[in-house]
Amino acid sequence: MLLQRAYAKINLTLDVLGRRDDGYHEVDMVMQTVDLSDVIWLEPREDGEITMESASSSVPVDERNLCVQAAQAFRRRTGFAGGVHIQLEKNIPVAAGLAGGSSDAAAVLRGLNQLAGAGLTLDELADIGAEVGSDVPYCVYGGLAIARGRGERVARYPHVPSMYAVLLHPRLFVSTADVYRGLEPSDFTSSPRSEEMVRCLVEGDHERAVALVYNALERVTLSLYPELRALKERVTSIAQRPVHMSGSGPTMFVLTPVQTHAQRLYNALRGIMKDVYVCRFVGGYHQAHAPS
Ligand SMILES: C[C@](O)(CO)[C@H](O)COP(=O)(O)OP(=O)(O)OC[C@H]1O[C@@H](n2ccc(N)nc2=O)[C@H](O)[C@@H]1O
Ligand SMILES: Nc1ncnc2c1ncn2[C@@H]1O[C@H](COP(=O)(O)OP(=O)(O)OP(=O)(O)O)[C@@H](O)[C@H]1O
Repeated sequence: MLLQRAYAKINLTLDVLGRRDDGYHEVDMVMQTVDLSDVIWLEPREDGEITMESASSSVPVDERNLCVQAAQAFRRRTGFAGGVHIQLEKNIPVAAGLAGGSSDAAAVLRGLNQLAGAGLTLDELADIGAEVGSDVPYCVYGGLAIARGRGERVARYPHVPSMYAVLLHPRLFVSTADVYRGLEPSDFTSSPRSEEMVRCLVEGDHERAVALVYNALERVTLSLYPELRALKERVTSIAQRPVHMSGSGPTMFVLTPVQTHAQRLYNALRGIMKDVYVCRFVGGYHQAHAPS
């Protein structure tokens, strides 16, 4: 039995450059792994089947699950014919903008690489991951990175910013496709702020980094769900800090470099919401077989 952790990500910047002919959008975004994680166990199966189970009722356990899709893609691309049983402990909220499903898929790719003794590099696993979803290549690596293209072109930075994120998950299902569809030409930009964000993080200029946080999808999600706009205003007045959305939402986050401040924010926000998490920024994987 092999264990892999699948970490959540937040988007520190998310700029959209435009709509592409294939229906996807050209994005430019700073991604950061946080220490909220699902747990995945992989067990070889003698009969060559791919099966899975999860105690969570909010994810399917058949081919619709990104874990199963990742295992299928791995077998297709490597010729590995072995079976596997996947057990998923779901801790990351589903369809939340935290890339939970993508991270699970990436964890399955890393795990199967070990189980099959295939010896693929992280770059090769990321390439397989692109078949499963736009966020999967980034999730294969994790850590601090800029993702471009439709998300699959990943530039990694070895720095781990000393920062905490307080995450709030309003119990609401948001469709990523609907949110991208709601973008208007005025949401597009030709000057993304990702490199400046990374520079601030690497130089330790936390206040400037916090001020630079931006997500072009936020306008769409907040207009599709007016109750989220009201919640954001309430959280902003409690936190007395900027509140931002991750991915296509609805998860929001508040950043602080000070752990005790993060804990105080958690205590204050737990008063109005159930699903609040204090997370630390964490680094990514450097080799296909071991975390940093
Ligand atoms: C919102 C983000 O999470 C930010 O990190 C990602 O851009 C979304 O990544 P994801 O969930 O892995 O996305 P996919 O599963 O590949 O695509 C879901 C849907 O989102 C839309 N989509 C996604 C990525 C992208 N660059 N442009 C898009 O328009 C497409 O309609 C697509 O059908
Ligand atoms: N292992 C999985 N975990 C979570 N959702 C999954 C999984 N497999 C498939 N799904 C489906 O994928 C959809 C999106 O789930 P996910 O939690 O990855 O969204 P997300 O956090 O918004 O991702 P992203 O930030 O990449 O857009 C849901 O409809 C869910 O049913």
